[in-house]
Amino acid sequence: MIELHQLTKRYGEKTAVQDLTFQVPQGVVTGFLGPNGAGKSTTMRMILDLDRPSSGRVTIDGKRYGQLQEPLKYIGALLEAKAVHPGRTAYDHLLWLAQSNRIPKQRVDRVLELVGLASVAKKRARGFSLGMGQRLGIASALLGDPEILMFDEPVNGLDPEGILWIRNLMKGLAAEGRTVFVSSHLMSEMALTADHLVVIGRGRLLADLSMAEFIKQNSRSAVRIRTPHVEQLLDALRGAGLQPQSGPDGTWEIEDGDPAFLGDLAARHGVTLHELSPQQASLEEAFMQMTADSVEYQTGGGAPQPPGTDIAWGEGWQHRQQRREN
Ligand SMILES: Nc1ncnc2c1ncn2[C@@H]1O[C@H](COP(=O)(O)OP(=O)(O)OP(=O)(O)O)[C@@H](O)[C@H]1O
Repeated sequence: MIELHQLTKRYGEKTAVQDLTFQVPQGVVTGFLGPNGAGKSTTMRMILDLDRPSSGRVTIDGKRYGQLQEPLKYIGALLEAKAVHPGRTAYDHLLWLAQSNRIPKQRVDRVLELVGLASVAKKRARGFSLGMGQRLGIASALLGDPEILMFDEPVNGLDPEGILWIRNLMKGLAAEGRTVFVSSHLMSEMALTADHLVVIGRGRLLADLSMAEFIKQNSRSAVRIRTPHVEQLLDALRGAGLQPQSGPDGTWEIEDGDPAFLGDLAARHGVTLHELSPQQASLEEAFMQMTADSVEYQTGGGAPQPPGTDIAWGEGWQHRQQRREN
């Protein structure tokens, strides 16, 4: 198990991780979610002793990473896919890692097979595609057959086949009883893989809960109705004990409503409907709301606006232009 206790990391004035306390449970995939710059990679680096905490502590099975003998047998990690010497073959890279942790040579062939790289084992890493590099990184993580696996944004830049492969791999590893800790900035991705969620924003813990609980708390459903006979509709709805809320674009919404019941109710009151549609708030929306105050680089609100509108793209160029004209 990975345990973090009041873990904090400061880089000069910048606090990248602040007072993080949580545990990563065994036997499930835990999604480590946060917008860009939230502190996910910094936290993962501290777990692996690649960065020293400013305060607090993090332990793996009760020990600091540095205290683990042959650490690859406890924890395997994919942090940067291309952290391989470009002149080395996949086989040699893994063999070198195996020897440093007294892992038997046969395990190199086994993991190359597991990740589908056996046929390119003797190729130099410089010729590898992003997907192959990612698979080699995963082979390194699996090399010591560790109980704990950690992946930093493993699906970034992969094609759909590669993404599906990684998803299934993570689920399979957790099903074997391992601890799988995976970071992402996409809720939609985590919804498909994670059983548990740890959400951070600006280095702070925002949520630590099961995926099922997150879905229950955040998947609001409603039925949207549009009608030319608004007053009659509202009377009918209120008469049935419902509380319609005004929705976008002249529509009305009934939280947790049943479309069949609402359609029948409207028909009984002779109300014509132009729309009767179930609405489901996406988990991505819920995640964006949760982290809205923590986004490090925010656009000036919504979609990019063309130059000349009120959104401040940076006004320096206008001042410089004016100075030139005067
Ligand atoms: N070596 C460093 N020196 C100074 N600041 C750093 C350093 N490493 C990270 N930071 C800052 O700490 C914050 C957290 O960065 P980190 O890379 O951990 O975030 P992240 O959640 O992994 O983001 P992303 O999804 O963009 O990779 C950011 O503001 C980043 O600029």
